[in-house]
Formats: sequence, structure tokens, C-alpha cells
Amino acid sequence: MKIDGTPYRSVWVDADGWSVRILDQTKLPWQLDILRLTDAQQVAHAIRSMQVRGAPLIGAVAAYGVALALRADASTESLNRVVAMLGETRPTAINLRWALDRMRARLHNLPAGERVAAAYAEAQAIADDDAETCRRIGEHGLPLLREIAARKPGERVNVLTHCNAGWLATVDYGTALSPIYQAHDEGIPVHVWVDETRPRNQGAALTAFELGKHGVAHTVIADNAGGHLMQHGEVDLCIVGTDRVTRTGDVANKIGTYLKALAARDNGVPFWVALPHSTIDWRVGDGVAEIPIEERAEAEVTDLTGRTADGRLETIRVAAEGSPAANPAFDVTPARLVTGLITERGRCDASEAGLRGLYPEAG
Ligand SMILES: CSC[C@H]1O[C@H](OP(=O)(O)O)[C@H](O)[C@@H]1O
Repeated sequence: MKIDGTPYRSVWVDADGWSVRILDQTKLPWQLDILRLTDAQQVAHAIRSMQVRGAPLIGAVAAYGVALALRADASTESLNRVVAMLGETRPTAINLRWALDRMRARLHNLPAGERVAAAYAEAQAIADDDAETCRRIGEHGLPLLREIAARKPGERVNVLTHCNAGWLATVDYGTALSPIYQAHDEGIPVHVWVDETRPRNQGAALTAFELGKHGVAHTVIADNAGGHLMQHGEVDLCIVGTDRVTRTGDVANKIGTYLKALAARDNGVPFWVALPHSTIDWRVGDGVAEIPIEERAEAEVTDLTGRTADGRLETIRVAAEGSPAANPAFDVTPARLVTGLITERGRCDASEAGLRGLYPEAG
């Protein structure tokens, strides 16, 4: 996607042919800082600190982290070490394990002398696959917006989304936002209610930034406002991203998604989840019981980072001194609350039958 006319992906190999470039998402929307990662430890830090975040993107960046590690040491011990190290950076998004498993499967049986070139090629293939996959998610989600626009000609189509599942959460195009971009580009008057998404504010900071740069009408709202808007007919449908979908259609996503799904169900608002194949965890059936939920630092809840009037980034404490905080970063929306899933292969029910219908080859 573009920022002020310049095309960007969220991760790419530098002109030097080996170091890895990312946008520092902890500085957006205030500063466009492009970081250059030169070893796997820097990749691990970028993922842990959320300089890069978003399930598909952390998988793609981790794949390049494997290539960086093997460039320094192409031994089997090095490969196993970097896969284990990067695999521990964040527990919930299955794309991280998916990408690392794919890299290990591609590289493990190669002679050490062939591993570096193969690692960069496989990481590039993962990145290219993600971009094309997300573009196709947009194509399969677009009819949902067309149908609403046809029912209310001349009126705006109101979509609510949570967190950031745009191109910044993927290599390009996004998942939940991909259909929105395509609808906007074909002239559908789409408007997006952007959940701020406490505590890290990926919505207010990243989704709003993306939509603004693409010219998509949007309004930032407090996380707690969505149910009220649905009660008053202001939301035509919800589309969110996800970090892991079980084979039964349970959806792990940013904290607060479950509450939005409950409000949507109570108000008869369709609740759709957009995801690439790399987000499906076929090994898990019960999301609430089995998906590990990342617990992040208390300071993300007690403190707030923003830009001062004179342009400085500053972090202030917003909670009472001495008050502890809990910070589960994700929750799980049971399949029964999900209207359907939008994938690169089409749309389906949030069920095992639905997913296996789209992915018959899944083990
Ligand atoms: C397209 S995946 C987006 C997904 O990832 C976000 O989590 P985080 O920002 O912590 O990496 C959030 O759950 C989004 O829905």
C-alpha cells in the first residue's frame, strides 16, 4: 500500500541484498521510522516490542530472521536455535509457528552451503504469498460490502473494525481492511468505525493512519462505544482480523474482540473474520481452552504514549499510582458468535466443515 504516494510493504530486504527493513510501528502515526535489522536478535526484539506486529507480518519477519541467523552460521544447531528463539517471542499468533515450521522444513535437509540462499528465497516466498493472499481476501470480502451498498443506495456503508488488521499487520493489503480498500477503490461509500483498541491503541494509531492515508472515511471511537452504535443502527457489519483460528472456527484476536462479537450478536450485526491460510491452527479444536493468551506488561495498561503539542513522543501514567494492572493481549471469540470467515479461497461458516470445505487438503 502507499504512504503519501510512496508504495510500501511492511517488510522487505534492503538494497544490500541481505539486511531486513521494517517500519517501526511503535512510532506510527507520528514518525515514519524505517529500521534496518541485521541479525536474528534484532528481529526477536522487533517482534517482542511490537515494532512489527500483526499475525501474518510477525511470521514473515521471523522467516527473514532465520535467514539472517543462517547468514552468520548455517549449521543445523544455528537453525534449530533461531527457530526456538523466534518461536518464543509471542505465543498467540499461529502464523509465527507456521512460518518457522515452513522455514525449518525447507532448510533442515539442505547442505549448510545451500541454506542461506534457500532461506532468503523461502522468506521472500512467504512474504509474496502473504501479500497475494491478503489481496485475495479483499476480493472475497468485497461482495459483503457491495450487498450492503446495494441495499442502501447513496448511503455510506458502515463497517466496524477492532485493532489493526490492515496492511501494517501483514506484508501488504491487510486482512480485515483488504475488502474495505477494494470497496473504497471501486467507489463504494464505505465508512469505518475504528475501535481505538486499548491498551496499545493499534486502532487509533495504526488503522486510522492507514485509512487516512488511503482516503477512506473513518471515525475513531472508544472501544466501549461499539455496542451503542450497533444498538442505534450505525453499524452494518463488523470485520476483524485474527491471530489464530481453530479448526472449529473459534477466533483468537486482540482483546475486546469477544465483547464486540457479543454486542454484534445481540444487535443482529454480521460479524466476519478475515484470515489467510497461515492463521488456521488445525491442531486445536477448543480455542478458549487451548489457545495461549499472551500476557503483556502492566505498563501498557497503566501508561499511555502519544505526541505532545510540540511534537515530542511522550509516555505518561494514566492509572492511579501503585495500582497493579492485568494485560491479557487477546481473547477468544467462540465460533457460535462468528457469522463467517473470509479467506483467500472464499468465505465459509466458522466451523470445521466450513474450513475443510475450503481447505480439503488440510490434515
Ligand atoms: C491480520 S492479523 C492482525 C491482528 O494482530 C493484532 O495483534 P497484535 O497487534 O498484538 O500483533 C490484532 O490481534 C489484529 O487483529
